[in-house]
Amino acid sequence: MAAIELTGVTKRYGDVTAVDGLDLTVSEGEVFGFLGPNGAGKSTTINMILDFVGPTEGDLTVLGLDARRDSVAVRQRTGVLPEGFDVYNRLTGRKHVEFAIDSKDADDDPDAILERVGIADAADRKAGGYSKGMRQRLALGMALVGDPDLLILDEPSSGLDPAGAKEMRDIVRTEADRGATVFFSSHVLGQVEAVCDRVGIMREGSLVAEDSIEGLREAAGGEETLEITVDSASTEDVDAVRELDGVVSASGDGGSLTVSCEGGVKTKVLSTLEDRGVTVKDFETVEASLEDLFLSYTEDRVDADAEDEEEVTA
Ligand SMILES: Nc1ncnc2c1ncn2[C@@H]1O[C@H](COP(=O)(O)OP(=O)(O)OP(=O)(O)O)[C@@H](O)[C@H]1O
Repeated sequence: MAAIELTGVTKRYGDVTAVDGLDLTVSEGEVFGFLGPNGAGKSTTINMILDFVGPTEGDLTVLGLDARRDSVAVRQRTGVLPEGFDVYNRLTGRKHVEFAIDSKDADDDPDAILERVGIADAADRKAGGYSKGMRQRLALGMALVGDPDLLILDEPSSGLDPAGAKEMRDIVRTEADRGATVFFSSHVLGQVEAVCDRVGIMREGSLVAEDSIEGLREAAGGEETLEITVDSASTEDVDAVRELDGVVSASGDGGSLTVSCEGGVKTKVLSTLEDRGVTVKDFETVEASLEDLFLSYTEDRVDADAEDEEEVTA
């Protein structure tokens, strides 16, 4: 069964179309990364999944329930780490977790939750005195209460130090292993790459890509970067590589070459250099990072928009 299913979902605010005919399916037990540049419609989508705002058009099913009609039941089974979570300054960390336990009718041990998110030592301190990262850990702890079937995490690593970000990733994987679905929105693409099974990239209210990171790489043309160490390569050698079919770019400074090419022409690049008398000492393939893929799906639009504006002003 799908944990989240959106069909033809549109949300308009006056003249602004925040989400535009969105179809999205997230499977049960999946860790799904929800990406997109600022203003792409991610928060609006999350707010509709949680019924904080209603769609202008379309259907949203969450955990097999209607997101609008059954919103209370959906929220009961969902743990949310909202963007920009605010603590109650005068309540302790433990009180926050107890509050979450009461409102979910759960029977978790608040200290075990605080231990899990690494702030057990601060359990009796007022949350108003917590650092940004500690607040974020507290919010994650509150989201984990009641072993939710669905976790919605909006920028969960915001404010976390590297150790905190790693702990958060471990928690996400543990939750997925116990069968929870995790819907994870973030601009920290390294985090997403490390933890998500699949990602969806939003742009201007629609999904422009929805796949595993491996699948996105293939769809983007499977382009790879080769870092080659050589004894010495001349400008002509670099030019010869650049002219090969399937090579997108080639540059170098004598002892090393950087070549962007389609996966299938790597050997041709190396043999071309060797045929020209260049000794290849070592080479390494660098795959496109999620950041490269993200930019390939979102940047051309920015360029096109800039061109449109130029045309308007010209
Ligand atoms: N309450 C609102 N009233 C009017 N416009 C809104 C409202 N909420 C969102 N929008 C608009 O809808 C569009 C999508 O916004 P949204 O917050 O969903 O984007 P986002 O992808 O979450 O962005 P970010 O990464 O910056 O958080 C934006 O143009 C935004 O200005």
